Amino acid sequence: MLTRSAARLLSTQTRAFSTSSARQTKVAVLGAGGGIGQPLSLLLKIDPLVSSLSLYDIRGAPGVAADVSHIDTESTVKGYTADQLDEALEGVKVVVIPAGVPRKPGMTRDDLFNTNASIVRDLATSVGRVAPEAHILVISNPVNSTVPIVARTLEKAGVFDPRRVFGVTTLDVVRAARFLGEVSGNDPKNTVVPVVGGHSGATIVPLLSQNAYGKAISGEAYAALVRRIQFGGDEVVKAKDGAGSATLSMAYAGAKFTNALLRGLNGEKGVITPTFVKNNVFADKGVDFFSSNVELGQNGVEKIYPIGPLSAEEEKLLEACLPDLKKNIEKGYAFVA
Ligand SMILES: NC(=O)C1=CN([C@@H]2O[C@H](COP(=O)(O)OP(=O)(O)OC[C@H]3O[C@@H](n4cnc5c(N)ncnc54)[C@H](O)[C@@H]3O)[C@@H](O)[C@H]2O)C=CC1
Ligand SMILES: O=C([O-])CC(=O)C(=O)O
Repeated sequence: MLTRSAARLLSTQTRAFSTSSARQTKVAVLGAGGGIGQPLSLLLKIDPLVSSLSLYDIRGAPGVAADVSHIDTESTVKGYTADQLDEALEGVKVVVIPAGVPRKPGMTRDDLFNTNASIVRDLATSVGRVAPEAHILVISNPVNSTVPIVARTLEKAGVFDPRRVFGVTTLDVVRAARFLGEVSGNDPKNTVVPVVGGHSGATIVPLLSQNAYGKAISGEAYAALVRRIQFGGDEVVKAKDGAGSATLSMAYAGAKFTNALLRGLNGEKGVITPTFVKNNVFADKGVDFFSSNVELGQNGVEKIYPIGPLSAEEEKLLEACLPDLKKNIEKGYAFVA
């Protein structure tokens, strides 16, 4: 049975299908056989803005492709094995990367660096060579470091365009809306808040003061809500008890962000969402990448919005975020250098 969120996504996408004569797009998922990759492939198969789906993994992708390909939507699906990465990337416009290992209880996202850094670097090298104009959506953790790794790898290949490389932080935005909805007794569609910064612990900065219901939360309830948003990932890791981290909510968030990008690429105006991209928001503090609201358009990132007015508590959260984020970014850069 579809979750309510998935059903809403499906109905939104179906509406987009019936009202637009959009150009359609070839999308690749690298890591399609995994916990995120499988449901993400399913959700992309039902996105009418996807014309063709290219599913790659070092194991299992042809099976996932055969399964998903029976769904009665127009797009075509093909699976590729370990030695077929170049073929998988032929002609793709958007590449989503959930390849890599997930956390187990007791680990931080940074503990995944040693394994995932080289996976992401090698995949980015191939994308840079075969599909240099593709938009790359990085899900693999630690996002604060893997996105700089992708950027530097493409830079070295001479094909980096900051408008086309995105860290997917949508799950933080999804969680913030859901958790604020829960504590304030509202539908999450009315409790959307920007979440800025990065994607781990203290680098995740929810700007609750920018939503009327969020602004009304104070004291211990405020502290608990911020903590839950910052450490929502740990909640899932603990509950899964060694079986991995968020996969279903992440697939939803990944499909939601991909759909937002595709709408922008297709010329829709006013598609605005936070994402972790290279920008100048805190360049004066030596922080090259920062998630804040971005308008997505035909070239990818069209406009980066300032983070807006902050409460005193949010100023403190931001102060705690920036040094950690800077370290994570530098660690990613150093890996490629
Ligand atoms: N950005 C975010 O908000 C979130 C990120 N994640 C991250 O996403 C990543 C994937 O998580 P899961 O899907 O749960 O893990 P998983 O272990 O279930 O799946 C990962 C898949 O990647 C594949 N893979 C490994 N090396 C590869 C390579 N070189 N090329 C292609 N595929 C390769 C594996 O075969 C596997 O199928 C983890 O790093 C996790 O921390 C997870 C949740 C949220
Ligand atoms: O917590 C993890 O390791 C996975 C993740 O990034 C999240 O759920 O936000």
